[in-house]
Amino acid sequence: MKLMEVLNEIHQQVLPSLGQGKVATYIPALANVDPMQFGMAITLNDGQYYGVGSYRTPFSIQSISKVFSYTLALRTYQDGLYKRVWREPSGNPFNSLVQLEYEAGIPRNPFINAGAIVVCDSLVSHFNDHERAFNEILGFIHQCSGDNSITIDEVVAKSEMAHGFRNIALANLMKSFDNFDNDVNTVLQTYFKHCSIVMNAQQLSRSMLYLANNGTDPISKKQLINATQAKRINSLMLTCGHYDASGDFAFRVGLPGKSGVGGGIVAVVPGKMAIAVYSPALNEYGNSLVGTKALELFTTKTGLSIF
Ligand SMILES: NC(=O)CC[C@H](N)C(=O)O
Repeated sequence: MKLMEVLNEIHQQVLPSLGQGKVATYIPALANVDPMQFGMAITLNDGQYYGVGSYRTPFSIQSISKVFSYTLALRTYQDGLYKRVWREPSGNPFNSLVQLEYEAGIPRNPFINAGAIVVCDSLVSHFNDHERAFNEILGFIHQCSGDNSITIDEVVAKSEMAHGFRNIALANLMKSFDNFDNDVNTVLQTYFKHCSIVMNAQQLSRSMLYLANNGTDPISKKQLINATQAKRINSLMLTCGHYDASGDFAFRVGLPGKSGVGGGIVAVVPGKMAIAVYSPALNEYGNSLVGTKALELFTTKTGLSIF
């Protein structure tokens, strides 16, 4: 079946489910997004892409940014990073505090908030400055996407900063366990800013091709990370990319994937393509409800799951 036909079929099949789920409201700037939107894009290794629905509508990438910051930190610190952020599924919500208390301030993985905040702390240390750390993450996204126009939504960044009570608590808890080098508020600025980056589904699918190709972007031919690092990031996306619904996502979709509370999900088909879905209404775990359905339909129709 042709990919464009697959996308059109998926679009038709998910329409009745639009309206289920709820947009994130704990970040007030995200609360006014239209929940009825749906877009999906696929980019192949040669750069050819297919899109349906709102695939060119920009949205807040939120936790999807954690894939990029983790890639940069892994490249910088290699195995040294595992002392500070582990690689196990947490089985807890993305902003949970409890596990961090009884596991001595070492977050389970880099895709829950605590883990991504530690990753940002490590980048602030490496680049000696929080603005520079953010600019390096953004610059890395420009490289992965081949698109230098990508930037942040300042309104969302400010809204996150003003309502980031849990993230502030997570950072302080880690600081109390000595798993934090820099000033908490400074690091959180880098964290909130990278969550507030805006992309559309087509740009996002394009930017994940390095993970489908052992760490080398197949279009620019640049090696961004090595094959082992790419394997590890994909494995973590499969086991931890959807927080306490990671098992359910792997069960239903069967691809490495990462979600964000802005309603985006990216998924990687090793060796072939990357896919991004956008639909802002979330399920109870904070993952796009219709986005997950759409990806489940995709692997069911094409047989392109990794299993
Ligand atoms: N799951 C998410 O996308 C959460 C990211 C969001 N910026 C937060 O810190 O809460």
